[in-house]
Amino acid sequence: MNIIVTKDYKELSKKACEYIEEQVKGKPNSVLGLATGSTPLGTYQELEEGYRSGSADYQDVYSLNLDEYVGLDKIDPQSYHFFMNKHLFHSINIDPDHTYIPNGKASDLAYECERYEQLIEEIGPPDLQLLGIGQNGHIGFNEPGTSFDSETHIIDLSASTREANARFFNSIEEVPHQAVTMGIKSILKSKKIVLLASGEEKAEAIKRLLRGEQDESFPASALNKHDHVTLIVDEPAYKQAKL
Ligand SMILES: O=P(O)(O)OC[C@H]1O[C@](O)(CO)[C@@H](O)[C@@H]1O
Repeated sequence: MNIIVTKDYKELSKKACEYIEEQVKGKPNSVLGLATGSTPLGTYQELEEGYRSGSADYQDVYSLNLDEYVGLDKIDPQSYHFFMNKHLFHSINIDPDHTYIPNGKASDLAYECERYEQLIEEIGPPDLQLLGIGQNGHIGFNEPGTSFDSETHIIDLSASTREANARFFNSIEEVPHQAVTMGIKSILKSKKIVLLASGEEKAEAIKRLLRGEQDESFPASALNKHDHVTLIVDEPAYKQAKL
């Protein structure tokens, strides 16, 4: 694993932006695997600024998002569709028809999972997959215990994930109990992976990841199986790993 330690979140976001821009400049029709959550917000802001100043062009880019809450409509402000439109897609010149996110409102969710996995085969796999990490080591919405062989599936969200994500909702009761997520195997199909971790609350997870184990009780440890992972981590998230 290639590790880049940055002074702070701002520098982390700039580094992640540089990686994505390099990818898109080198291959204008790149497939980007994209993530939600707080961590990539700074990266998306940098991408927007880069696009406005002409440093990258997204007209031929495709994107595949990791996950979506079950039961939320695409126009629901808490949905990941809404998040991506608001924080990235509306700010750059990506073709909306080239952006893919699982449909959490599909009437047949099992079929939706199959359809999305098929899409990953047809459009992807991503040339570059951006990832965040949960405090319990989740990647995408793959909770501890998820098989490393999993493809896109429905996951029951853990109490800790629902609590952590309640900050985006009016109350914890509103946080969905399930999500559609790319599986660990689906994520590992990506050619390159860039994992972002910022802040002290991620320090334990980063320390465990860097022990190098591969253990299904800690989903992010599957990344230790992949040959092209870059971890971009700020000092507060990295400091435990140094001890
Ligand atoms: O970046 P955050 O908000 O800490 O979230 C970490 C992870 O949790 C999720 O938001 C899901 O709970 C992921 O999408 C993200 O990678």
